[in-house]
Amino acid sequence: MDPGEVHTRFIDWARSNGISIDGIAPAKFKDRGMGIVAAKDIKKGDRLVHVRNTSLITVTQPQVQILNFPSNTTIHARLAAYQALNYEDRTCPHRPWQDVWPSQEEFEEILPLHWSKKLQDLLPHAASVFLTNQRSNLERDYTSIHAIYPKISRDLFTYTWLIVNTRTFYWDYPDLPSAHPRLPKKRPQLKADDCYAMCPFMDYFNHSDKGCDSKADGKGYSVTADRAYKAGEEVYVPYGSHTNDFLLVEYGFILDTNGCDSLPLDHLILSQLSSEQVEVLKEDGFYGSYTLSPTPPNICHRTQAVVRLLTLPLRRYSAFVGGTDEGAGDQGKVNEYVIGLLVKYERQIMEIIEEGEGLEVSSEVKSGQKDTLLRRWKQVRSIVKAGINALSN
Ligand SMILES: C[S@@+](CC[C@H](N)C(=O)[O-])C[C@H]1O[C@@H](n2cnc3c(N)ncnc32)[C@H](O)[C@@H]1O
Repeated sequence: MDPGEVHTRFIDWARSNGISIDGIAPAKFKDRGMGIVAAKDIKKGDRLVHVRNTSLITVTQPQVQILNFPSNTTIHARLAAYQALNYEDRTCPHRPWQDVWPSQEEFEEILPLHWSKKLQDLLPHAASVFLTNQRSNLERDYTSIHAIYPKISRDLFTYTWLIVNTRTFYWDYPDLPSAHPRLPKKRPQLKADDCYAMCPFMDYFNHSDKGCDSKADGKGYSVTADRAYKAGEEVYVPYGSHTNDFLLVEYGFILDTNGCDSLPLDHLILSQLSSEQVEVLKEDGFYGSYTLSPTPPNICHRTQAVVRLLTLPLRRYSAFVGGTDEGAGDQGKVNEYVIGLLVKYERQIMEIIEEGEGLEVSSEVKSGQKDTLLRRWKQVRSIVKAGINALSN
Protein backbone atom coordinates (compact mmCIF):
# COMPACT_ATOMS: atom_id res chain seq x y z
CA MET A 1 0.00 0.00 0.00
CA ASP A 2 2.99 2.33 -0.50
CA PRO A 3 1.47 5.48 -2.03
CA GLY A 4 4.82 6.69 -3.43
CA GLU A 5 7.54 9.05 -2.34
CA VAL A 6 5.78 12.42 -2.75
CA HIS A 7 2.82 11.16 -0.75
CA THR A 8 5.02 9.77 2.03
CA ARG A 9 6.81 13.13 2.20
CA PHE A 10 3.46 14.92 2.34
CA ILE A 11 2.18 12.67 5.17
CA ASP A 12 5.31 13.48 7.23
CA TRP A 13 4.76 17.18 6.50
CA ALA A 14 1.07 16.88 7.44
CA ARG A 15 1.80 15.16 10.76
CA SER A 16 4.28 17.89 11.66
CA ASN A 17 1.72 20.55 10.74
CA GLY A 18 -1.06 19.76 13.17
CA ILE A 19 -2.82 16.99 11.26
CA SER A 20 -3.63 13.74 13.12
CA ILE A 21 -4.25 10.73 10.89
CA ASP A 22 -5.54 7.53 12.42
CA GLY A 23 -6.15 4.20 10.66
CA ILE A 24 -6.26 5.56 7.10
CA ALA A 25 -3.74 6.22 4.34
CA PRO A 26 -3.65 7.69 0.84
CA ALA A 27 -3.71 5.24 -2.07
CA LYS A 28 -3.94 5.39 -5.85
CA PHE A 29 -7.18 4.27 -7.50
CA LYS A 30 -8.06 3.51 -11.10
CA ASP A 31 -9.88 6.43 -12.76
CA ARG A 32 -10.04 8.64 -9.70
CA GLY A 33 -6.46 9.58 -8.86
CA MET A 34 -5.60 9.38 -5.19
CA GLY A 35 -8.09 8.54 -2.46
CA ILE A 36 -8.15 7.24 1.08
CA VAL A 37 -8.16 3.61 2.23
CA ALA A 38 -8.67 2.04 5.62
CA ALA A 39 -5.15 1.02 6.72
CA LYS A 40 -6.66 -1.26 9.42
CA ASP A 41 -10.15 -2.35 10.46
CA ILE A 42 -12.05 0.76 11.55
CA LYS A 43 -15.05 1.00 13.89
CA LYS A 44 -18.07 3.22 13.36
CA GLY A 45 -17.48 6.54 15.13
CA ASP A 46 -13.65 6.35 15.04
CA ARG A 47 -12.04 9.70 14.34
CA LEU A 48 -9.96 9.24 11.19
CA VAL A 49 -8.39 12.65 10.73
CA HIS A 50 -8.27 16.01 12.42
CA VAL A 51 -6.82 19.14 10.80
CA ARG A 52 -6.02 21.96 13.21
CA ASN A 53 -7.60 25.31 12.27
CA THR A 54 -4.13 26.89 11.96
CA SER A 55 -3.24 24.39 9.20
CA LEU A 56 -6.19 25.38 7.02
CA ILE A 57 -5.70 27.92 4.29
CA THR A 58 -8.43 30.53 4.45
CA VAL A 59 -8.48 34.23 3.59
CA THR A 60 -8.05 35.04 7.26
CA GLN A 61 -4.61 33.38 7.34
CA PRO A 62 -1.89 36.08 7.63
CA GLN A 63 -0.04 34.85 4.52
CA VAL A 64 -3.19 35.40 2.41
CA GLN A 65 -4.22 38.57 4.21
CA ILE A 66 -0.99 40.38 3.39
CA LEU A 67 -1.78 40.15 -0.33
CA ASN A 68 -3.36 43.19 -1.78
CA PHE A 69 -6.81 42.51 -3.26
CA PRO A 70 -9.56 44.95 -4.22
CA SER A 71 -12.43 44.56 -1.74
CA ASN A 72 -14.78 42.94 -4.28
CA THR A 73 -12.34 40.09 -5.10
CA THR A 74 -14.04 36.77 -4.37
CA ILE A 75 -12.63 34.36 -1.79
CA HIS A 76 -12.16 31.80 -4.56
CA ALA A 77 -10.03 34.26 -6.56
CA ARG A 78 -7.95 35.25 -3.49
CA LEU A 79 -7.10 31.64 -2.64
CA ALA A 80 -6.35 30.81 -6.29
CA ALA A 81 -4.08 33.86 -6.60
CA TYR A 82 -2.31 32.98 -3.35
CA GLN A 83 -1.65 29.46 -4.65
CA ALA A 84 -0.54 30.78 -8.05
CA LEU A 85 1.92 33.24 -6.46
CA ASN A 86 3.40 30.37 -4.43
CA TYR A 87 3.27 27.75 -7.12
CA GLU A 88 6.66 28.29 -8.68
CA ASP A 89 8.39 28.87 -5.34
CA ARG A 90 10.24 25.66 -4.37
CA THR A 91 10.59 26.98 -0.81
CA CYS A 92 6.87 27.65 -0.31
CA PRO A 93 5.95 26.26 3.14
CA HIS A 94 3.23 23.96 1.84
CA ARG A 95 5.20 22.71 -1.17
CA PRO A 96 4.87 19.03 -0.09
CA TRP A 97 1.10 19.49 -0.24
CA GLN A 98 1.16 21.10 -3.69
CA ASP A 99 3.31 18.20 -4.90
CA VAL A 100 0.49 15.70 -4.33
CA TRP A 101 -2.18 17.63 -6.21
CA PRO A 102 -3.38 16.45 -9.62
CA SER A 103 -1.49 17.95 -12.54
CA GLN A 104 -2.74 20.44 -15.09
CA GLU A 105 -2.76 17.58 -17.66
CA GLU A 106 -5.04 15.49 -15.44
CA PHE A 107 -7.51 18.40 -15.22
CA GLU A 108 -7.38 18.81 -19.01
CA GLU A 109 -8.48 15.20 -19.38
CA ILE A 110 -11.36 15.14 -16.91
CA LEU A 111 -12.85 18.63 -16.60
CA PRO A 112 -15.38 19.70 -19.26
CA LEU A 113 -14.03 23.27 -18.99
CA HIS A 114 -10.97 21.96 -20.87
CA TRP A 115 -12.84 19.70 -23.31
CA SER A 116 -13.06 20.58 -27.01
CA LYS A 117 -16.07 22.57 -28.15
CA LYS A 118 -17.26 19.51 -30.06
CA LEU A 119 -17.67 17.61 -26.78
CA GLN A 120 -18.87 20.60 -24.76
CA ASP A 121 -21.66 21.09 -27.30
CA LEU A 122 -22.85 17.56 -26.59
CA LEU A 123 -23.12 17.98 -22.81
CA PRO A 124 -26.58 17.46 -21.27
CA HIS A 125 -28.42 20.73 -20.79
CA ALA A 126 -27.91 20.87 -17.01
CA ALA A 127 -24.16 20.26 -17.32
CA SER A 128 -23.92 22.92 -19.98
CA VAL A 129 -25.61 25.47 -17.67
CA PHE A 130 -23.13 24.60 -14.89
CA LEU A 131 -20.26 24.96 -17.34
CA THR A 132 -21.42 28.40 -18.51
CA ASN A 133 -21.56 29.59 -14.89
CA GLN A 134 -18.18 28.11 -14.09
CA ARG A 135 -16.61 29.76 -17.13
CA SER A 136 -18.04 33.16 -16.25
CA ASN A 137 -16.93 32.88 -12.59
CA LEU A 138 -13.41 31.97 -13.69
CA GLU A 139 -13.35 34.87 -16.15
CA ARG A 140 -14.59 37.31 -13.49
CA ASP A 141 -11.92 36.11 -11.05
CA TYR A 142 -9.11 36.11 -13.59
CA THR A 143 -9.98 39.65 -14.68
CA SER A 144 -9.86 40.94 -11.11
CA ILE A 145 -6.57 39.17 -10.30
CA HIS A 146 -4.90 40.05 -13.60
CA ALA A 147 -5.46 43.74 -12.86
CA ILE A 148 -3.29 43.54 -9.71
CA TYR A 149 -1.00 40.58 -10.41
CA PRO A 150 -0.40 40.65 -14.19
CA LYS A 151 2.51 38.23 -13.81
CA ILE A 152 0.10 35.37 -13.00
CA SER A 153 -0.59 33.72 -16.34
CA ARG A 154 -4.10 32.73 -17.35
CA ASP A 155 -3.05 29.05 -17.52
CA LEU A 156 -1.57 29.01 -14.04
CA PHE A 157 -4.53 30.93 -12.59
CA THR A 158 -6.97 28.53 -14.27
CA TYR A 159 -5.07 25.60 -12.75
CA THR A 160 -4.98 26.98 -9.19
CA TRP A 161 -8.60 28.19 -9.50
CA LEU A 162 -9.60 24.62 -10.38
CA ILE A 163 -7.49 23.28 -7.52
CA VAL A 164 -9.45 25.54 -5.16
CA ASN A 165 -12.71 24.53 -6.86
CA THR A 166 -12.11 20.80 -6.47
CA ARG A 167 -10.32 20.77 -3.11
CA THR A 168 -11.95 23.22 -0.68
CA PHE A 169 -14.22 22.56 2.25
CA TYR A 170 -17.03 24.60 3.76
CA TRP A 171 -15.67 26.65 6.65
CA ASP A 172 -17.68 29.43 8.28
CA TYR A 173 -14.84 30.52 10.58
CA PRO A 174 -16.17 28.93 13.80
CA ASP A 175 -12.85 29.85 15.47
CA LEU A 176 -13.40 33.59 15.10
CA PRO A 177 -15.74 35.86 17.08
CA SER A 178 -18.81 37.05 15.24
CA ALA A 179 -17.72 40.53 14.19
CA HIS A 180 -14.02 39.83 13.91
CA PRO A 181 -12.23 42.27 11.58
CA ARG A 182 -10.45 39.36 9.85
CA LEU A 183 -13.74 37.95 8.59
CA PRO A 184 -14.41 38.87 4.98
CA LYS A 185 -17.76 40.21 6.13
CA LYS A 186 -19.50 40.25 9.48
CA ARG A 187 -20.59 36.68 10.26
CA PRO A 188 -24.35 37.15 9.67
CA GLN A 189 -23.55 38.40 6.18
CA LEU A 190 -21.33 35.42 5.26
CA LYS A 191 -22.45 33.71 2.07
CA ALA A 192 -21.54 30.16 1.03
CA ASP A 193 -19.06 31.64 -1.44
CA ASP A 194 -17.14 33.23 1.45
CA CYS A 195 -16.78 29.97 3.35
CA TYR A 196 -13.83 28.32 1.63
CA ALA A 197 -11.02 26.50 3.39
CA MET A 198 -8.25 24.49 1.81
CA CYS A 199 -7.71 21.54 4.05
CA PRO A 200 -4.47 19.55 3.80
CA PHE A 201 -4.92 15.76 3.76
CA MET A 202 -8.75 16.02 3.95
CA ASP A 203 -8.61 16.81 0.24
CA TYR A 204 -7.44 13.24 -0.46
CA PHE A 205 -10.97 11.91 0.16
CA ASN A 206 -12.97 10.98 -2.91
CA HIS A 207 -16.71 11.55 -3.09
CA SER A 208 -19.60 9.13 -2.86
CA ASP A 209 -23.26 9.82 -2.15
CA LYS A 210 -22.77 7.98 1.16
CA GLY A 211 -19.68 8.19 3.34
CA CYS A 212 -17.98 9.56 6.42
CA ASP A 213 -19.09 12.62 8.31
CA SER A 214 -16.92 15.71 8.15
CA LYS A 215 -17.30 18.36 10.80
CA ALA A 216 -15.86 21.81 11.45
CA ASP A 217 -15.57 23.38 14.89
CA GLY A 218 -13.49 26.10 16.54
CA LYS A 219 -10.48 23.76 16.72
CA GLY A 220 -10.46 22.62 13.10
CA TYR A 221 -11.86 20.05 10.73
CA SER A 222 -12.38 16.34 11.36
CA VAL A 223 -13.72 13.21 9.70
CA THR A 224 -15.42 10.39 11.61
CA ALA A 225 -16.23 6.88 10.32
CA ASP A 226 -19.91 6.57 9.38
CA ARG A 227 -19.72 2.75 9.66
CA ALA A 228 -17.22 -0.07 10.19
CA TYR A 229 -14.58 -0.46 7.45
CA LYS A 230 -12.38 -3.45 6.68
CA ALA A 231 -8.67 -2.76 6.06
CA GLY A 232 -8.17 -1.96 2.35
CA GLU A 233 -11.68 -0.53 1.73
CA GLU A 234 -11.88 2.94 0.19
CA VAL A 235 -13.22 5.56 2.59
CA TYR A 236 -15.28 8.39 1.07
CA VAL A 237 -16.48 11.78 2.25
CA PRO A 238 -19.59 13.12 0.45
CA TYR A 239 -18.97 16.59 -1.00
CA GLY A 240 -22.69 17.38 -0.81
CA SER A 241 -25.98 16.26 -2.40
CA HIS A 242 -24.87 16.67 -5.99
CA THR A 243 -26.30 15.46 -9.28
CA ASN A 244 -23.98 13.81 -11.78
CA ASP A 245 -24.19 16.85 -14.10
CA PHE A 246 -22.83 19.00 -11.27
CA LEU A 247 -20.12 16.46 -10.35
CA LEU A 248 -19.06 16.21 -13.98
CA VAL A 249 -18.56 19.94 -14.46
CA GLU A 250 -17.23 20.88 -11.03
CA TYR A 251 -15.15 17.76 -10.27
CA GLY A 252 -14.68 15.89 -13.55
CA PHE A 253 -16.41 12.59 -12.78
CA ILE A 254 -19.83 10.96 -12.51
CA LEU A 255 -20.96 8.24 -10.11
CA ASP A 256 -22.45 4.97 -11.39
CA THR A 257 -24.86 4.96 -8.46
CA ASN A 258 -25.92 8.35 -7.15
CA GLY A 259 -28.92 8.65 -4.85
CA CYS A 260 -28.79 12.44 -5.36
CA ASP A 261 -29.06 12.32 -9.13
CA SER A 262 -31.95 13.98 -10.98
CA LEU A 263 -32.68 15.91 -14.17
CA PRO A 264 -33.89 19.46 -14.44
CA LEU A 265 -36.87 19.75 -16.79
CA ASP A 266 -36.75 23.53 -17.23
CA HIS A 267 -35.37 23.32 -20.76
CA LEU A 268 -38.37 21.19 -21.77
CA ILE A 269 -41.06 23.11 -19.88
CA LEU A 270 -40.18 26.83 -19.88
CA SER A 271 -40.49 27.10 -23.66
CA GLN A 272 -44.11 25.86 -23.42
CA LEU A 273 -45.25 28.77 -21.24
CA SER A 274 -47.03 31.90 -22.45
CA SER A 275 -45.88 35.24 -21.02
CA GLU A 276 -49.07 35.39 -18.88
CA GLN A 277 -48.30 31.95 -17.46
CA VAL A 278 -44.74 33.05 -16.69
CA GLU A 279 -46.15 36.02 -14.72
CA VAL A 280 -48.55 33.79 -12.77
CA LEU A 281 -45.76 31.35 -11.87
CA LYS A 282 -43.37 34.11 -10.82
CA GLU A 283 -46.04 35.66 -8.64
CA ASP A 284 -46.74 32.30 -6.98
CA GLY A 285 -43.05 31.41 -6.63
CA PHE A 286 -43.33 28.42 -8.98
CA TYR A 287 -41.25 29.62 -11.92
CA GLY A 288 -38.44 27.19 -12.84
CA SER A 289 -36.51 24.47 -10.97
CA TYR A 290 -38.65 21.60 -12.27
CA THR A 291 -37.05 18.22 -11.58
CA LEU A 292 -37.38 14.62 -12.65
CA SER A 293 -35.98 12.00 -10.25
CA PRO A 294 -35.26 8.35 -11.03
CA THR A 295 -37.34 7.20 -8.05
CA PRO A 296 -40.95 7.96 -6.92
CA PRO A 297 -42.57 10.43 -6.86
CA ASN A 298 -40.40 11.13 -9.98
CA ILE A 299 -41.85 14.57 -10.69
CA CYS A 300 -41.47 17.24 -8.05
CA HIS A 301 -44.22 19.45 -6.60
CA ARG A 302 -43.11 22.42 -8.75
CA THR A 303 -43.48 20.31 -11.89
CA GLN A 304 -46.94 19.23 -10.71
CA ALA A 305 -47.83 22.90 -10.37
CA VAL A 306 -46.51 24.15 -13.71
CA VAL A 307 -48.06 21.27 -15.65
CA ARG A 308 -51.40 21.99 -14.01
CA LEU A 309 -51.14 25.59 -15.21
CA LEU A 310 -50.32 24.34 -18.71
CA THR A 311 -53.12 21.78 -18.92
CA LEU A 312 -55.99 22.78 -16.60
CA PRO A 313 -58.27 25.77 -16.04
CA LEU A 314 -56.57 28.46 -13.92
CA ARG A 315 -58.87 27.83 -10.92
CA ARG A 316 -57.77 24.18 -10.71
CA TYR A 317 -54.12 25.20 -10.82
CA SER A 318 -54.81 27.84 -8.12
CA ALA A 319 -56.58 25.30 -5.90
CA PHE A 320 -53.53 23.02 -6.19
CA VAL A 321 -50.88 25.63 -5.40
CA GLY A 322 -53.11 27.17 -2.73
CA GLY A 323 -53.37 23.76 -1.03
CA THR A 324 -57.17 23.51 -1.12
CA ASP A 325 -57.07 20.58 -3.58
CA GLU A 326 -54.38 17.89 -3.50
CA GLY A 327 -55.00 17.44 -7.19
CA ALA A 328 -55.44 13.64 -7.31
CA GLY A 329 -58.40 13.99 -9.70
CA ASP A 330 -56.22 15.71 -12.31
CA GLN A 331 -53.15 13.50 -11.89
CA GLY A 332 -53.89 11.43 -15.02
CA LYS A 333 -53.90 14.54 -17.17
CA VAL A 334 -50.68 15.83 -15.60
CA ASN A 335 -48.93 12.48 -16.09
CA GLU A 336 -50.06 12.27 -19.70
CA TYR A 337 -48.60 15.71 -20.45
CA VAL A 338 -45.25 14.93 -18.80
CA ILE A 339 -45.04 11.55 -20.56
CA GLY A 340 -45.51 13.38 -23.89
CA LEU A 341 -42.57 15.68 -23.10
CA LEU A 342 -40.38 12.81 -21.93
CA VAL A 343 -41.08 10.57 -24.93
CA LYS A 344 -40.06 13.41 -27.24
CA TYR A 345 -36.94 14.06 -25.16
CA GLU A 346 -36.03 10.35 -25.17
CA ARG A 347 -35.94 10.45 -28.99
CA GLN A 348 -33.55 13.42 -28.88
CA ILE A 349 -31.38 11.59 -26.35
CA MET A 350 -31.12 8.56 -28.65
CA GLU A 351 -29.96 10.83 -31.46
CA ILE A 352 -27.33 12.46 -29.23
CA ILE A 353 -26.06 9.07 -28.05
CA GLU A 354 -25.78 7.98 -31.66
CA GLU A 355 -23.88 11.16 -32.53
CA GLY A 356 -21.56 10.67 -29.54
CA GLU A 357 -20.90 7.02 -30.41
CA GLY A 358 -19.95 8.11 -33.92
CA LEU A 359 -17.24 10.52 -32.70
CA GLU A 360 -13.77 9.39 -33.64
CA VAL A 361 -11.24 9.37 -30.83
CA SER A 362 -8.60 12.03 -31.57
CA SER A 363 -6.60 14.74 -29.85
CA GLU A 364 -9.87 16.72 -29.68
CA VAL A 365 -11.97 13.82 -28.40
CA LYS A 366 -10.09 11.73 -25.85
CA SER A 367 -11.46 8.27 -25.29
CA GLY A 368 -12.05 8.83 -21.53
CA GLN A 369 -13.97 12.05 -22.26
CA LYS A 370 -16.16 10.37 -24.87
CA ASP A 371 -16.79 7.49 -22.50
CA THR A 372 -17.84 9.80 -19.63
CA LEU A 373 -20.11 11.82 -21.91
CA LEU A 374 -21.85 8.71 -23.25
CA ARG A 375 -22.18 7.21 -19.78
CA ARG A 376 -23.86 10.40 -18.62
CA TRP A 377 -26.29 10.43 -21.55
CA LYS A 378 -27.18 6.80 -20.89
CA GLN A 379 -27.91 7.73 -17.26
CA VAL A 380 -30.08 10.60 -18.49
CA ARG A 381 -31.96 8.17 -20.74
CA SER A 382 -32.51 5.79 -17.79
CA ILE A 383 -33.95 8.58 -15.64
CA VAL A 384 -36.27 9.60 -18.47
CA LYS A 385 -37.35 5.98 -19.07
CA ALA A 386 -37.95 5.46 -15.34
CA GLY A 387 -40.10 8.61 -15.38
CA ILE A 388 -42.14 7.43 -18.37
CA ASN A 389 -42.69 4.00 -16.80
CA ALA A 390 -43.65 5.37 -13.39
CA LEU A 391 -46.07 7.93 -14.81
CA SER A 392 -47.61 5.40 -17.22
CA ASN A 393 -48.52 3.08 -14.35
C1 LIG B 1 -10.88 16.49 -3.25
S1 LIG B 1 -10.13 15.73 -4.60
C2 LIG B 1 -9.99 14.06 -4.08
C3 LIG B 1 -8.60 13.50 -4.28
C4 LIG B 1 -8.19 13.31 -5.71
N1 LIG B 1 -8.74 12.06 -6.23
C5 LIG B 1 -6.69 13.33 -5.90
O1 LIG B 1 -6.18 12.58 -6.74
O2 LIG B 1 -6.02 14.12 -5.25
C6 LIG B 1 -11.47 15.76 -5.74
C7 LIG B 1 -11.17 15.12 -7.08
O3 LIG B 1 -11.06 13.71 -6.94
C8 LIG B 1 -11.68 13.03 -8.02
N2 LIG B 1 -12.80 12.24 -7.48
C9 LIG B 1 -13.41 12.40 -6.28
N3 LIG B 1 -14.34 11.45 -6.10
C10 LIG B 1 -14.34 10.68 -7.20
C11 LIG B 1 -15.09 9.55 -7.60
N4 LIG B 1 -16.02 9.00 -6.83
N5 LIG B 1 -14.84 9.02 -8.82
C12 LIG B 1 -13.90 9.56 -9.63
N6 LIG B 1 -13.15 10.64 -9.30
C13 LIG B 1 -13.35 11.19 -8.09
C14 LIG B 1 -12.13 14.10 -8.99
O4 LIG B 1 -11.10 14.31 -9.93
C15 LIG B 1 -12.27 15.32 -8.10
O5 LIG B 1 -12.11 16.53 -8.79
